[in-house]
Amino acid sequence: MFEARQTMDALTTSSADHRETGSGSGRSAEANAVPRTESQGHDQGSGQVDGQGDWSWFAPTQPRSTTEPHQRAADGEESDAPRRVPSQIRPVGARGSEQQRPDAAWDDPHVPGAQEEAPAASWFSPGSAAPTPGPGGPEGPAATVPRQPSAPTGEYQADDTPAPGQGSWFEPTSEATPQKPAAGTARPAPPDAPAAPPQAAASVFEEAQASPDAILIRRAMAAIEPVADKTTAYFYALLFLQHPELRDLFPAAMDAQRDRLFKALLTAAKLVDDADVLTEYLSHLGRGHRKYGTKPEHYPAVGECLIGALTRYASDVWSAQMEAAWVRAYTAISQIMIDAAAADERSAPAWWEAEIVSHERRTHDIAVITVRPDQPYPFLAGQYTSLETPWWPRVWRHYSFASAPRPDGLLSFHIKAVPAGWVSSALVNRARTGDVIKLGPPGGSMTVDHGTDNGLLCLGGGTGIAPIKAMVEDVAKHGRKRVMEVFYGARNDRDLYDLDTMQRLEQQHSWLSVRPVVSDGPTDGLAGQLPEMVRKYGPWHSYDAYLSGPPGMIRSGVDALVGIGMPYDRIRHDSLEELVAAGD
Ligand SMILES: NC(=O)C1=CN([C@@H]2O[C@H](COP(=O)(O)OP(=O)(O)OC[C@H]3O[C@@H](n4cnc5c(N)ncnc54)[C@H](O)[C@@H]3O)[C@@H](O)[C@H]2O)C=CC1
Repeated sequence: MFEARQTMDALTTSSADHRETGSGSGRSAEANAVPRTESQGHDQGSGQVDGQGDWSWFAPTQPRSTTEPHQRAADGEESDAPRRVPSQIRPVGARGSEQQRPDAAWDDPHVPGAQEEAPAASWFSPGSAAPTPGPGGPEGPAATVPRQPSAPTGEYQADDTPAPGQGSWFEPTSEATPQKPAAGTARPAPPDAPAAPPQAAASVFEEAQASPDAILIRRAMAAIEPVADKTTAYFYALLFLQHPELRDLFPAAMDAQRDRLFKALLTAAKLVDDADVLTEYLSHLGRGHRKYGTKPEHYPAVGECLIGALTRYASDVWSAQMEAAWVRAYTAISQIMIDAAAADERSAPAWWEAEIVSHERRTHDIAVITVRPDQPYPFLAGQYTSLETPWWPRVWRHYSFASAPRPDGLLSFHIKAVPAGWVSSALVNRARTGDVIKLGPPGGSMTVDHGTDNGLLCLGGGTGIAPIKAMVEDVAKHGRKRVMEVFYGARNDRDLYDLDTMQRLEQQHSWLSVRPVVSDGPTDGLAGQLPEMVRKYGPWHSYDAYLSGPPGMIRSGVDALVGIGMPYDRIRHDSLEELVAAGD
């Protein structure tokens, strides 16, 4: 079934290669598809054989020999050798009948991970998976709003469960595909926009625009959509059966977000035609994956399992051409991630260790935690990080910085223990000063635009007030008096756990107004939902809007803002795309 067709050149992390390959995403299919013979593939010293006994379809990554012409050229030696061509994936080896199939492994308790659920903090996107369209439709990452966390986590992490009405992630249209608009900016369709073209018409249009590889890739994705769960399960079974050494990169327990890695892979493949978006998405992803211990040599293993799962579940449409398209896409994906990680390695650690220096319980389920990183941690107010506790190794969760960068280098977070939330519960109930946690790199673009004098309208719901507070401090530090109107929402007065701090800031800064808003209980302050306040107060003509809080609040907040005529490019909130790009 799986004839030997192509093999994959070793992916590389060398800076020379990085310079030469750049993003790699803009390559044409033809450029990637440099035909190689199978014996050439063996030249890579991969240890791969003839495809008869070794079921691996991808040559493992090998360090390039320094005597290779391209390397010498990169090192500054004169060479008449051609510049390095982008890596090619060249699956070798037929998938013969003797190949190990995961079906059996799935039931085999000796296969690591075989009977477990898939990773909570996946390899490719521990906190989230595919970018999703925003409330207004297929506007891409900027239109993305965080979706409801799926049980049991509920911690501040993007979720990969499609929100109702947002369409399936596997839909082979641009529905779930990030596009160009500036990240972090909400771009829902205007309420009075003409009706979207019928799905079929849109698809026809996209097909007409798409490259041959993109068409093949989408066709495969359409085929697996009805069996997405099975495809995902098979993918992980393959991965852990064929590459048990990779099992350690995943958390011990695997929860409902089992398909993050798989989804991230498919998302990336889907973006194959959009070099800029793909590069940005994958570069973030590549950098974020350093903290998991992801190595270049892991990529071929993942690629072969991806193709393996697709081969099986898209069998009705699978062809040699389709396989080659996926191989090219995956090669480009891998190379961008590897290059980004290699570049990042030169300037930043894979993770930071941070000692808890203060643990302040504000309510029965909310704590404000302050940590001291072991080395300087550069970030911007409004950004978030990923965080791992000693109690749940390899389970990472996102939290926003609750303060602007401080001279003492300390970082603080607002943590709410959610039911069955492993990390959040541990941080609230178990963590003590002296405990050491790990931090991934910062991410997110919900940052203050200091290039404008526009006012800032901020909606902070629950612990979503954390980045808003950081932004207030940031505006204060910049010294320009910009009007800042903060609506701080909670379900009841008790949950306004940071109101004292916010009101203290209000007293210090004449340009700042803080209004508590309580939705579900009696209050002396404003009663109602945060989005209502958008309509009730204002006008907001000269304001930029920043939203942070539960996904439902963000969605209805964006709706309210758009409803009163705020331009899309003036609405900012953490986007799922950014969370994915942060490697989580
Ligand atoms: N801890 C952090 O660093 C950050 C947390 N977040 C997110 O903020 C959220 C905070 O959760 P909780 O404190 O439990 O908030 P919560 O559920 O208590 O709600 C906070 C406020 O949002 C409003 N709200 C909730 N759902 C709404 C909806 N569908 N429409 C309109 N308003 C709605 C509530 O009425 C309340 O005013 C979590 O989803 C968390 O992931 C966001 C950014 C940073």
